[in-house]
Amino acid sequence: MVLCAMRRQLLRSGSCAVWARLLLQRQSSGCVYSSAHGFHQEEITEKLQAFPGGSVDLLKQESGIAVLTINYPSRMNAFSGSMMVELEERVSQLESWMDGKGVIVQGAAGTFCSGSDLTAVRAISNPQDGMKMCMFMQNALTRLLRLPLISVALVEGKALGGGAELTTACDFRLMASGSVIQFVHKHMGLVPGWGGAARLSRIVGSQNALKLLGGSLKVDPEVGLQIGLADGVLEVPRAEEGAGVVLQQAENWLSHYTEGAAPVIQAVKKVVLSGRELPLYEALRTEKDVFGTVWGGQANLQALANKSKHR
Ligand SMILES: CCCC(=O)SCCNC(=O)CCNC(=O)[C@H](O)C(C)(C)COP(=O)(O)OP(=O)(O)OC[C@H]1O[C@@H](n2cnc3c(N)ncnc32)[C@H](O)[C@@H]1OP(=O)(O)O
Repeated sequence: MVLCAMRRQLLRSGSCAVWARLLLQRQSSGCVYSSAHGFHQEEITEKLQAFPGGSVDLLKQESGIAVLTINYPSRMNAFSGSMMVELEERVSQLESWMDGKGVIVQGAAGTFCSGSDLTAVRAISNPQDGMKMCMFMQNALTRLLRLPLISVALVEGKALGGGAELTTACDFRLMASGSVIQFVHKHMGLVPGWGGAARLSRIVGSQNALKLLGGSLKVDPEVGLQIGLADGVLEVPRAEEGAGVVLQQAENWLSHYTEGAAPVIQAVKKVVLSGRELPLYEALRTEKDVFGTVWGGQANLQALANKSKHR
């Protein structure tokens, strides 16, 4: 309502450019769908809660790296309805984490995620409920990708269907040896609906995306690296499997990018995000605004005082 009134006023005063900027800022910080699109958060939340099971667990660490765990091992970490709601809640908690720098998304018990829980899917297989679930998950995963944190999907075992889509809602994907990412949607008579196709096309290009979706191809770490879906492969010696060894490797990998002050790391993510999502003119102006938040800041003054050299 407020935005509509502002839009009318701005259009009357001929400030279309200002309106466009406001709209873009809103898009880059928030959700894709609102009540204007027939999306009512409370209504769908209540519906999803009717399909309980599993959990989505968040561990915020002093290092500034959080671990988000999709946890429903008896169903290969498929997303129940209540887990979709928990995912959205955990993203909200990460959005307000001032000291955060990075987040690793993993599955429990050595496998990533087998998509949506087919029990829940069967119960809401009518078009209306499907649309609501789709909008809910697109909002949650878009907000996950837009966090001012550097995010990594740590893929062990299988990432299938919606699980494969979840990997694309992170900045990076690390694949453990033996793991597979597979968009099995076609075999289910579906296409991605959690935003996975849109994001996949941007990550691997539309040719590769068409191959992965059209052929429901199994992407192993080698293929993942070749097409740019994987950013690294974690080789885990058999003797060292389990007991958090892979997670530790992922944290070491991510720490190369999260070393430094939280406001600076968050600023890095923000300028890259605006470069990725906004037209150049808008991205440049956003970059200027973000630059203003770190220029003369504590980390900047410290570096100047230290007379830093970059040999
Ligand atoms: C827009 C979103 C679109 C979607 O995500 S649609 C869903 C796409 N995902 C699927 O179709 C996955 C179907 N499951 C499978 O292919 C296999 O279960 C999978 C993951 C390869 C694992 O195979 P196995 O290692 O042989 O193990 P298994 O089949 O015995 O599974 C162990 C238990 O987990 C269950 N499970 C696995 N994926 C599930 C899912 N998505 N929803 C509900 N339950 C699921 C499976 O039914 C089995 O349970 P139970 O032991 O028979 O009670």
